[in-house]
Amino acid sequence: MDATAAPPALRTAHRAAGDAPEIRLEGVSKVYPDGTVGVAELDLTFAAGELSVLVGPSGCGKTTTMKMVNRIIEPTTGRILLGGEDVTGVDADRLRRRIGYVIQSVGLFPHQTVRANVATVPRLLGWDRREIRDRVEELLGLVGLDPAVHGDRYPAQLSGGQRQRAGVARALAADPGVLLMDEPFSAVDPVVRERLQSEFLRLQETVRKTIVFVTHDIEEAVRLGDRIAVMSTGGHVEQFAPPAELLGRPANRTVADFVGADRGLKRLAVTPIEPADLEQPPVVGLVDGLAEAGATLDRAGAGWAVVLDDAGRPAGWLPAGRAAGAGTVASAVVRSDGAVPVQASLRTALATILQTDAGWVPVLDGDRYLGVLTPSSVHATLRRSITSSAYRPTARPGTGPDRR
Ligand SMILES: Nc1ncnc2c1ncn2[C@@H]1O[C@H](COP(=O)(O)OP(=O)(O)OP(=O)(O)O)[C@@H](O)[C@H]1O
Repeated sequence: MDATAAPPALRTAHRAAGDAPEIRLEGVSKVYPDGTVGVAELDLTFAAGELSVLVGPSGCGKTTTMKMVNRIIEPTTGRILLGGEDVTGVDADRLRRRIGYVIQSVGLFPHQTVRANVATVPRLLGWDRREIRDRVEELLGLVGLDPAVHGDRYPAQLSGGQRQRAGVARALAADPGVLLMDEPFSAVDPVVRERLQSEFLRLQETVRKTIVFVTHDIEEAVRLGDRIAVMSTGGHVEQFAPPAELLGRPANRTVADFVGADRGLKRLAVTPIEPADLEQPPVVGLVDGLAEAGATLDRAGAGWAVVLDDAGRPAGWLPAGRAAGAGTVASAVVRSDGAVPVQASLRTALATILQTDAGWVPVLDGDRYLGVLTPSSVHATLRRSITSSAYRPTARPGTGPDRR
């Protein structure tokens, strides 16, 4: 893509992933003038349209790696390719206009309004005023800032979270295919950070940039990353894998220590419910007779049954001890309204189970009942996701509350 061309059509919200290039680092090293090796012989590919996170201890080379992509730091050796094009020799200013950059301190110009800040790169690229104005309005809306309220304010008149949003809008202004983000959310308090992370995930679902994201925070990495690179001193990549794989199969002790002893818990958030792992207790209807329900339970040798209403939605459960006598299941059902959508993560499912007396939770596809999850089936799914080489999650829990 050529950012020096005319501005792309508005409503950038529906761009295809194809516009975001793959970033490939080939044998890239950075040796600083004092001899410090920031990064040595790094081979790494950030896939097009994915959010790749760099994590690792302080001084391991995360920032060096990222800043070599937009040549704020010049590599000592090696090549960097953007969508197959070697950019190590191209004009650095022009390169940077193709790459959005968001940093912790935001870097907004303090004496310019939010609108003027967001318009910076389109202005440099010579877009006409009307196109710039329309783009700025659209972008402010996209990042959750009201142009009428915040557009004419100066950065000092915004909250920390609003400044970060303005920084993201500015980085996206010229519709770059690549975004580099250096601890963009670490300067705000944890509650605001979580909100910004959620909003940013939604934004990325829409704009699908190729993003390289540096953080110290493994929780943030797991929440945001399509892939995570765990780095160690000298810019070595110990493992580069999707969050579930990194947590489930750390490549070595360094990675295992870095992701933490509670990695099993963290993995709950990135492991989807597998319909094949759901348990299938007997099912009875609210309108069924209790004697009939009792017979169903006897045949199955089960201690309880799931109760569905007329529309096939879970209404509660029937313990075997109540499945006798006259009347219908409706008169004996233990009502329970907890349920989780099949797109949710195991973490959401387990949290819901822990809140119920029943100790299990029904799983729904829309309104359709699919089966139930219990703590032991959650455990089984989690184990299988590590041990089965054939395991491929059918869905990433990207729409569940964990990633939001
Ligand atoms: N300008 C410089 N001159 C000399 N050494 C440098 C320079 N910049 C960085 N380094 C060194 O290069 C190594 C990698 O630094 P880098 O900033 O990439 O690490 P990082 O992983 O981003 O660290 P942090 O998490 O603390 O920000 C460190 O040892 C650092 O001291």
